[in-house]
Amino acid sequence: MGYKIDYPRELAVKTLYEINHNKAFVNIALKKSLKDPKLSSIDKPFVNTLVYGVIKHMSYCDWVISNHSKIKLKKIAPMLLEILRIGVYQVFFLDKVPHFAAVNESVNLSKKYSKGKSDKFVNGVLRSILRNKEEILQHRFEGDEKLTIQYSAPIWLVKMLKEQYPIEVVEIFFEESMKNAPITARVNRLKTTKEELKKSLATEGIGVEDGKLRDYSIIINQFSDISKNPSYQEGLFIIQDEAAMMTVDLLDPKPGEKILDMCSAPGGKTTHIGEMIKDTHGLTARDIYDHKLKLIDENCKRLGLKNVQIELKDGLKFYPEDEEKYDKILLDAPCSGLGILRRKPDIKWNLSEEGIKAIIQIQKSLIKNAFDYLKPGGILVYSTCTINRQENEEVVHDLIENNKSASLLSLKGIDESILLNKHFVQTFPKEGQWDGFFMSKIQKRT
Ligand SMILES: C[S@@+](CC[C@H](N)C(=O)[O-])C[C@H]1O[C@@H](n2cnc3c(N)ncnc32)[C@H](O)[C@@H]1O
Repeated sequence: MGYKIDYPRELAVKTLYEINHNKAFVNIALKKSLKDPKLSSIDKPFVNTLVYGVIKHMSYCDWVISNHSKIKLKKIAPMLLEILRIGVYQVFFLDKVPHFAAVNESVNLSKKYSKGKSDKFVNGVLRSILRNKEEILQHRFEGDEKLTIQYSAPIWLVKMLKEQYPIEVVEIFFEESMKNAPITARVNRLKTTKEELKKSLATEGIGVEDGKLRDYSIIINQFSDISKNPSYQEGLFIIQDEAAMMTVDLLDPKPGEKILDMCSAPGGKTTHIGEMIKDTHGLTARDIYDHKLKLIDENCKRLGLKNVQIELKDGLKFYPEDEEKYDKILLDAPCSGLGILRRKPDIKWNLSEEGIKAIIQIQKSLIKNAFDYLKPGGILVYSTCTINRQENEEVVHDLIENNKSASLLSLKGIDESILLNKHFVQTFPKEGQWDGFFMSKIQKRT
């Protein structure tokens, strides 16, 4: 072999092949790749950037490739396509990678992973793209293409959201979803204060600024793994989006109440509830996956919560012993996750219209059971991290229409800019700020 393969890029291509060709989950495939002993810790962020970058900008990369390839995209061998994609991604989105390196490394990879003259093909396509880079960048996308190519959104998703929101809202949503999300953290007020935490983080060399939506949140200006830091290990904070934090404020849990967090892993909101009730008894956290219960347990332990009852229970099953048992219930339902595309861009490729229909049925069953578990006078907060109105308002309305004792509460004291109307909070992903979250509050009449 008269050429040397760059290992991080090779690993990125193999990971993308697993994801796009063998339908592996990004987080699982990437986690496995990043554990590769041959990968140095300095190179891990690069592999991460390449994999997530290609997934985020996949339609744009494919558009560029298809305009410079004599072979139709569908006819290009899957591994070769991933090799071309990482080449294009580096050329258009990574300022620090010299163009020659991006091209040469892709050509070398094609020599290793493909037969025949594929290295010449890759070289030809990428060099043609380089020659025309300025012209490509000048291209102005119009109409749906702006969303489906520039922002790499699936057409069915664009159509679905256009039926639900004005086009300007949909455009801003997809534009914002392409940006990087901030790392926000909730101060664990059981152990520290915001000012004390800021001092601890400063001594660890980490800069922070105050959160925008909650006065107990901070934005961390650090993009490497923070979980080894002493302040993290001591449980002084938990990484959590600010809109997610708001959900628990809406529930307003109090010591002495019986509280159920029905779909609770990994425990971001459970630990917030635990903190607000000062770790008194009465909080139960459930999830359907055993391995996820461990994450709740770990988070509780790290944050110093000793009294959360963690249970493996399926929210879709009705447990008669739980009927009218709880004062407050949080149903943070499994959902399409459209509000967190910045953090998990693969969501847009894994979702389908049929998949969303199935999720809606699950949400309707979960909310029905949750409501039955409320004491008369009890409060249910239904939340999701999506902006899909069918999973949000429609699920809530379905409950209200089928339950005479359910009443939708007006949300008071909330900034109007994040209210869809007086009954529903809907945040949209916002640069440097929160994710897309939906929240509503329902009471069981006495
Ligand atoms: C949006 S996440 C919850 C996030 C959590 N509230 C937090 O703040 O960390 C939804 C959770 O619902 C769980 N889930 C899905 N189907 C369920 C079911 N039938 N019963 C209980 N939990 C379920 C998933 O495993 C997932 O952990």
